Amino acid sequence: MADKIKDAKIIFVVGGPGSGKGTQCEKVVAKYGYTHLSSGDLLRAEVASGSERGKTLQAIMQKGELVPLDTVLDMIKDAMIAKAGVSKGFLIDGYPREVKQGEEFEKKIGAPCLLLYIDAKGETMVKRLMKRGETSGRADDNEETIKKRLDLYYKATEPVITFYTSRGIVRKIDSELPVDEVFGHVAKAIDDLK
Ligand SMILES: Nc1ncnc2c1ncn2[C@H]1C[C@H](O)[C@@H](COP(=O)(O)OP(=O)(O)O)O1
Ligand SMILES: [Mg+2]
Repeated sequence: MADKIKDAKIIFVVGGPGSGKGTQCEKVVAKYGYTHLSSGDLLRAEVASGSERGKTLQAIMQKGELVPLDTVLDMIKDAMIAKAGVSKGFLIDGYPREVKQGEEFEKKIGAPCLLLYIDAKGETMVKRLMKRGETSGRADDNEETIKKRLDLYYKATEPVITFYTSRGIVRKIDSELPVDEVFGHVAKAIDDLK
């Protein structure tokens, strides 16, 4: 595994729910041809499949809680293997959610060269998610679950940023700006990798 993807760049995209991770990743895919892997989207696809595993996952996600570590990692790994050899880079969106997830990822897959920290204020994230909830059909885009997801984000994910800051690979991106301006900063961080 590590062999097949060793020339591909691994970028962790971390930020609170509604910070704009998915929006920015889409633009990176369009400009750089990287593969975008959203842990949330992979999990939601499993739920949509109606499998037994999907039913268990749905119950967890609806409560705004974190899905067991191995489940998410296996799904990411399978998706990466499917693209190994054809992808120059991988955007790992919404993962790691906690420091332990990052450590497991590195053990089983490889080390990231960059962590994009998509940063928006709590009130901005709530506003965006409430708006997204009008059309997203996502069971977790409701006020009560949003609050839980934000609390969990601050508690579990902020230590992830601290952890990778000490490695010197974090680029903090101001996601309060309009989408295209945010992307300007994202693109700069990726261009700086070369
Ligand atoms: N810079 C920005 N300015 C305004 N709205 C933005 C924005 N970035 C994203 N949005 C909107 C698009 C979505 O409806 C919502 C959440 O964005 P998203 O990309 O789905 O977030 P995430 O994947 O981090 O949960 O906010
Ligand atoms: Mg997303």
